[in-house]
Amino acid sequence: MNAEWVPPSTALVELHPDPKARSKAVARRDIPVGSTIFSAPAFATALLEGEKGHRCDYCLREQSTLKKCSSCGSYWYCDAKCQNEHWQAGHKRVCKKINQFTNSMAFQQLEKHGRMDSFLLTHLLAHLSTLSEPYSPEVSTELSITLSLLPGPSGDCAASNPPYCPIKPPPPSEDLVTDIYSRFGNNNFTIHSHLNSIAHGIFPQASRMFNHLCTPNAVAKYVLKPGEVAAMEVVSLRDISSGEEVCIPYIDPALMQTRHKVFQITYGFTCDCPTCTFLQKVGQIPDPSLEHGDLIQLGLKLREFVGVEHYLKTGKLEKKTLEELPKPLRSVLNESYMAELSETFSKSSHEGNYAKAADSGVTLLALYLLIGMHLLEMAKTQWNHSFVALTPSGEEKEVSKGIVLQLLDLSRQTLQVLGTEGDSETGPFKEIGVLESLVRDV
Ligand SMILES: C[S@@+](CC[C@H](N)C(=O)[O-])C[C@H]1O[C@@H](n2cnc3c(N)ncnc32)[C@H](O)[C@@H]1O
Repeated sequence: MNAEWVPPSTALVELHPDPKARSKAVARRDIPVGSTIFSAPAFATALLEGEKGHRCDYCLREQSTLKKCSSCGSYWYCDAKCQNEHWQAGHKRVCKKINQFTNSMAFQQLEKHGRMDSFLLTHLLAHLSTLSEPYSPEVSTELSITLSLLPGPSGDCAASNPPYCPIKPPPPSEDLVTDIYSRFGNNNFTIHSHLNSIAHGIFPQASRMFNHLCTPNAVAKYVLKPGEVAAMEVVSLRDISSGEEVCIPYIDPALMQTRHKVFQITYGFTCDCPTCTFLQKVGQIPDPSLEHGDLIQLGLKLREFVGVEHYLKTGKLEKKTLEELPKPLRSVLNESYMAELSETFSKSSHEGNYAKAADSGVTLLALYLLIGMHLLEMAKTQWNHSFVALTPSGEEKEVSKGIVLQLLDLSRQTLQVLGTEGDSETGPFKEIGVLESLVRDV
């Protein structure tokens, strides 16, 4: 075991002891916004069920035509290179058994999340089983860091083993499987591309280093390249001072009521950031009245409190804390309110009711700004909203044109901090540019 692992001396962070989280990653020097603090390839990945057949099982890139593994018919590749790499990296151990495994009662009875874990574990064990011992220094390091990670709280993955595709030879010892799996729930990452979740991945060094903060100063992004395993980069979201802890977000900030439970059940800690402390103090968050007129009024008051219209015109925002939120507005923090707003936003844009969609989009942005929604979701909403706002006609056009350009600019500013992500050739930057020129020509 390697509980004493230290990041390489070239790394921008070092590990310091932490009374609550065992250790924490601390900046070795001042780190400017947009810097890559950490970068590493995945130790193992598994595509989400819905992405199977749309993305390469090796490099995770989206492709319009993919080659199916002719033997199992359950894995897809960009080309012979990706297929060969995946074969060598472990697919040769599971190819003949995967279909029987996924049809087995044990696998079928798993919930969606369990099935993902099961694939991820299968891929990791298959990879290890292709390597001869002693492992290379890189693999030994990754494996020993994995086994040194903090186990999740009992009741999470720690309590049981998921089934995994039987891999021979050599069969991994049950202890190894139990040890690894007990660290799954609180240490694995969701890989995203172009702002959408596409896969799960194991990145042991990142897991060992970065703690959670609800208002993080860094975030993980993923780089997908042809013929290569997906890589994670941790990027600074603002200037970080030497000696400051570098933290990333583990949860969706939209979880206003359930976050406390998620931290406890999945990660085994209590967050004492100002937002969580405030939410704990408030206790029960009132349900919003779902009556149409009341919802409109609540939305207007929220927008005024946040100053979202001013933000859309100028890009400037006077940051408000949750403590400042007037009591009668507290129901905006109820998760059902955000769900209702998001539903109205997407339903009315699908149905072509663009005025309603644009209006609920502004209220949704106000809520995101208030709760400190992570940049990716903000950018995505600004981006979707810009499509919606492009569509009104008549006298609304001039107003919405200005707002669309502002939304696109905000979206770009947000994304620029992160740089390109996921499949690199296309992506939001190019689309923003195309949309901007379209809007200017309207
Ligand atoms: C991915 S690990 C982070 C690295 C960890 N500090 C270590 O020493 O290995 C996740 C675990 O770290 C701890 N942790 C992370 N963020 C925390 C926080 N804000 N407060 C308390 N514990 C935290 C929890 O035990 C959590 O399950």
